Amino acid sequence: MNQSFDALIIGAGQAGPSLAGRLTAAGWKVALVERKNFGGTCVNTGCTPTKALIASAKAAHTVHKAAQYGLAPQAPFKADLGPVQARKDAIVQASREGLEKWLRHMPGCTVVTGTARFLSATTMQVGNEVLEAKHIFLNVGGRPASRPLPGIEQVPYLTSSTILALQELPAHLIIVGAGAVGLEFAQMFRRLGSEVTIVERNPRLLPHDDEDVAAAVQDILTSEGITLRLGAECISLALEDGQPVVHVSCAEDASPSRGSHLLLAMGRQLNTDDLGLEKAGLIADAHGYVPVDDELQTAVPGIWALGDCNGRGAYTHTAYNDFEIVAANLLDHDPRRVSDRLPVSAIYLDPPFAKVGLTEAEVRAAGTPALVGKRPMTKVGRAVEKGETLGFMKVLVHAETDQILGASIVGVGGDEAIHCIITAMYARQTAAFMRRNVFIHPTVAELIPTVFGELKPLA
Ligand SMILES: Cc1cc2nc3c(=O)[nH]c(=O)nc-3n(C[C@H](O)[C@H](O)[C@H](O)COP(=O)(O)OP(=O)(O)OC[C@H]3O[C@@H](n4cnc5c(N)ncnc54)[C@H](O)[C@@H]3O)c2cc1C
Ligand SMILES: NC(=O)c1ccc[n+]([C@@H]2O[C@H](COP(=O)([O-])OP(=O)(O)OC[C@H]3O[C@@H](n4cnc5c(N)ncnc54)[C@H](O)[C@@H]3O)[C@@H](O)[C@H]2O)c1
Repeated sequence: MNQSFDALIIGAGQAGPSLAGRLTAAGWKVALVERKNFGGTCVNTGCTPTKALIASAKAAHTVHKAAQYGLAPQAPFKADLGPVQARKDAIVQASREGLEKWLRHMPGCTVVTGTARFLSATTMQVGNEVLEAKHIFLNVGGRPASRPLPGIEQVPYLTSSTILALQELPAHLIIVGAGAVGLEFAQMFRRLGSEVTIVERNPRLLPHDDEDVAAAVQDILTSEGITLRLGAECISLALEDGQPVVHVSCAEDASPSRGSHLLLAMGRQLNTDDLGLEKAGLIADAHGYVPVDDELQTAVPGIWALGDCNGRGAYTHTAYNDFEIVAANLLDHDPRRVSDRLPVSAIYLDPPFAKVGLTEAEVRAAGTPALVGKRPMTKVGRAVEKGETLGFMKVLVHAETDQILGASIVGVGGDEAIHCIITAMYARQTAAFMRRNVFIHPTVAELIPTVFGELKPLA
């Protein structure tokens, strides 16, 4: 059956549903196609479930540390994973169902279930239906990547998606890959009671971030008894006595890591591989991204790509901002651009690592005359009171213009406190401006004006 619409939106992830809301409110006739779970990765297998599990892990950790707070020491325990997963599942389900209900009741929006594939630049097939529109918005996201590690076909392994269904706590979880996924699951499972080993091919953590950041994150992990095997070359997998084994070196004497469960956390594969892009005249790049311009239009007029699949961001906030950019340009005559966006992100360790703008290494590499301010969390009153003094905050400022170039906070509350710096940077404000802010005592953020008052030349 053929149906015509003003717009097809492929994927109910972090951009598609909101775009459907704006387009239908403007009178467009929209079809939104989703093949699996409403809310996509973030709601079902990404942000929401992991942050819910991290909250349980934090509670377990606080119980473990009772004696540090002057409370009766608690005997070591392992969490019962079933109820922990059930709590998480309830949060995910509420979010997914709320979104689906909203879309199904949205006037002007037809929800179609199935996988959409291009037949031409203006038509897509979903099952037996052919949907036609002059505007097509791809919001297809990605899935855990499977890498061709030697031995992978012999070893059962978990991904960031399948681990969310695990009902029994792993005795020893080995994680290959120390990106955001690997780090967040490592601390979460360690706190719930598993032994955890991370195997990473890079010689240090977070190679795109500053060395002091990587060292602080490493301290957080090792202080909780997580084993790190960095610089692991020639990673290969095997099954020995029914247990997964990760060989970390080609050298014969390097001892392998043996565990009860294996999580592969080595990045994402984009869902652009089964879209039939070529039928629309589109070509994905070598990573599977659909190239877009600053307004998120692809090389084919009438087709846009939003969210993870365009390679311009890998976060929920970037996917949502993609929706805002497309809606602003199409409906509001507001020329918003991807290049207006500041790079911001957080890794939800406890304490978290949050950042905005340039790293110190990037500032140095650019040869920008700069000032740096840095304060350890041991000198942040609120952190001391909370008994959470790992990490630091660091800000970078242009030495001539006084403009803020970037900031990193590894420390308690850093994921929230960073936002005053983000806002100041969007307002193109200066260190002098930051110094005049009076923040609430006692907070972590209250020391941010102080850090901007202690700037020194970047040696
Ligand atoms: C474990 C984990 C934790 C994360 N934590 C965070 C976090 O804390 N903060 C953060 O900002 N980001 C986080 N992310 C990243 C975040 O989840 C993604 O950046 C975000 O979900 C991308 O949104 P999207 O809309 O581009 O795609 P997705 O959310 O992946 O949605 C794409 C949708 O398209 C559907 N689809 C795909 N192909 C088709 C097709 N051909 N036809 C029909 N439907 C199709 C899919 O089923 C899916 O529902 C995390 C990711 C993971 C894996
Ligand atoms: N807090 C957050 O915002 C958050 C949390 C989790 C995930 N995410 C997003 O999800 C996506 C996926 O995260 P991820 O951690 O899986 O990917 P990643 O790309 O960040 O990290 C993958 C890690 O695996 C290693 N690796 C890759 N291939 C390998 C190989 N063949 N052998 C050995 N090691 C290998 C890499 O060196 C890297 O350290 C990212 O875009 C990330 O930003 C975000």
